Amino acid sequence: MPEAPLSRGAHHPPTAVPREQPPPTATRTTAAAGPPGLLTSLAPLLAEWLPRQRWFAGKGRPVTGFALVSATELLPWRASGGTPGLLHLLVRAQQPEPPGHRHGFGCGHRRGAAASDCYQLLLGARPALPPPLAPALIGRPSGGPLDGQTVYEALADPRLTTLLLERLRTPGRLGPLRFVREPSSAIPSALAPRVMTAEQSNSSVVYGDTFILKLFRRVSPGTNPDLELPLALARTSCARVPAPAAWFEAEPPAEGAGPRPEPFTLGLLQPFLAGSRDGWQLALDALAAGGGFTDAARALGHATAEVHLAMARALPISVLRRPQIEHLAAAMSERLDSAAAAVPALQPYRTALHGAYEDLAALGRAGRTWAAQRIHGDLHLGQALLTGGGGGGGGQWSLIDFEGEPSRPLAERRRPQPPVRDIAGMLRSFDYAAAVGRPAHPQEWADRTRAAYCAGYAEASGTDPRDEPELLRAHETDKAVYEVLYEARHRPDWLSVPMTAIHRLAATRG
Ligand SMILES: Nc1ncnc2c1ncn2[C@@H]1O[C@H](COP(=O)(O)OP(=O)(O)O)[C@@H](O)[C@H]1O
Ligand SMILES: O=P(O)(O)O[C@H]1O[C@H](CO)[C@@H](O[C@H]2O[C@H](CO)[C@@H](O)[C@H](O)[C@H]2O)[C@H](O)[C@H]1O
Repeated sequence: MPEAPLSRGAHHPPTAVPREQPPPTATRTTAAAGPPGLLTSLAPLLAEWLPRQRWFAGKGRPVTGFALVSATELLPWRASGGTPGLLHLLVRAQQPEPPGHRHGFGCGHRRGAAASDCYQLLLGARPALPPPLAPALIGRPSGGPLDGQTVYEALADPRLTTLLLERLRTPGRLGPLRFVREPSSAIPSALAPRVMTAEQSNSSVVYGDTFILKLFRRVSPGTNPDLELPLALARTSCARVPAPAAWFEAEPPAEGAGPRPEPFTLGLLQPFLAGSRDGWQLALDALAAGGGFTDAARALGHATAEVHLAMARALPISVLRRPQIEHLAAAMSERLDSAAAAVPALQPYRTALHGAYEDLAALGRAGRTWAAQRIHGDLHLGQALLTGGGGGGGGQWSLIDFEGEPSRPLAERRRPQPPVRDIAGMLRSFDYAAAVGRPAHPQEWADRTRAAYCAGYAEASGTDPRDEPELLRAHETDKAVYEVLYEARHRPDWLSVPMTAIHRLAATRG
């Protein structure tokens, strides 16, 4: 195993590295980076802790090994004195591929039927944990440079999250990590941190109700669209998206003779929209009060159109012709087959659902073309925040989380796509709200809300998504199939929500 020093800031004195210890479990480890013994001592702890995290994407499959991509000491730990240390790790978790899986994700590593996703971990290290940090415990490594320390989730420790903000305030490099700050952004120091407890695919820390730092958990080479798109939008006059204030990324080492992988986007600091409420909560509140959501939906349609128009101005656009439309339909078909292999409840609907994709391909063969552009990629009510107003059409809608669907490969998420994909996502969300909020007539509520949203979109963009029913239906079907897989993996109790839509979509081929 090659020995590599732990990356550290030039101002930190070196930490003594104990000798390599034998692996305490059978979990396989490969450490091309980091000091001897670090990964082998952490592996058994991570094998137990990682799969329990909400953001761990490989649920239901065993972790068979770990490989260290990079290890950076953001703050050195000391054997005495109680000063916490902060260790930044990029670790690949090796797992067998899920059934029906066709696309790789993560660091792009596969071995036969095995795949590995790369995760960003921030580990605190102290000799012992004070009681408020007890729930953040990961474990006590035996051997390696952290021998004798208690290792824990660093985001739970305000001293360490404060340090992260300090790093972002000061542009520069630390080992493979690069910290960047928008020159125009003023980031005060000493903003009190608090970790978000929301259901998330990543982890976020709010600083003094002024900024929010999103730490991407499953990372892959290439700029994350959640940084790329808000940055591009900030350079237009579009005020619907919080502008990036600072971010950080990693430049991983070259692997073998191949080219050096692109930098991994790791964290993004944006203004926090204090006092905002997300569309999902607002819709459920409206439903609980027996009220409609049409004014809010119309305004949200406006906001979506404005963001689409700004992205089309700021970023490359293209035209989908026959080959691209056939490819799009084939990709949707493949996703359906792959989801049906994983969730058997989809099987009886396959033929009817494929029909929606065939209708799309047939239009492409008949010479129809569609415009494609960069889009949000995973638009739903939870990604829309309303600031001010009472939810009845007042206030300002903003859109957040431009990462796209987390399970899709990054290159695919960064491709221009028909904007109707986002509209289909939001329409599906109205359906979810109606299913969860249970009004007296759920379908009528969803139909009214979707009509208002489409009308708002048409008013602001000049394009009514309902004028392209085949395109819209194919995208709604694709989204519902994605949701079936998402719910089966993350919230099995909710599976019936997208399955009801699957049933309806399969029965209503135009
Ligand atoms: N700029 C912001 N202002 C206020 N709240 C925000 C902001 N960005 C995100 N949030 C809150 O944090 C939650 C998670 O953010 P999101 O970007 O969707 O993370 P993830 O991709 O991990 O799901 C959102 O649902 C929202 O409630
Ligand atoms: O917000 P994320 O980027 O983590 O998106 C993922 O999780 C969403 C759930 O939190 C999921 O959205 C689905 O459930 C929503 C209600 O909770 C509903 O409004 C959406 O329409 C539905 O798709 C999203 O699909 C997933 O990528």
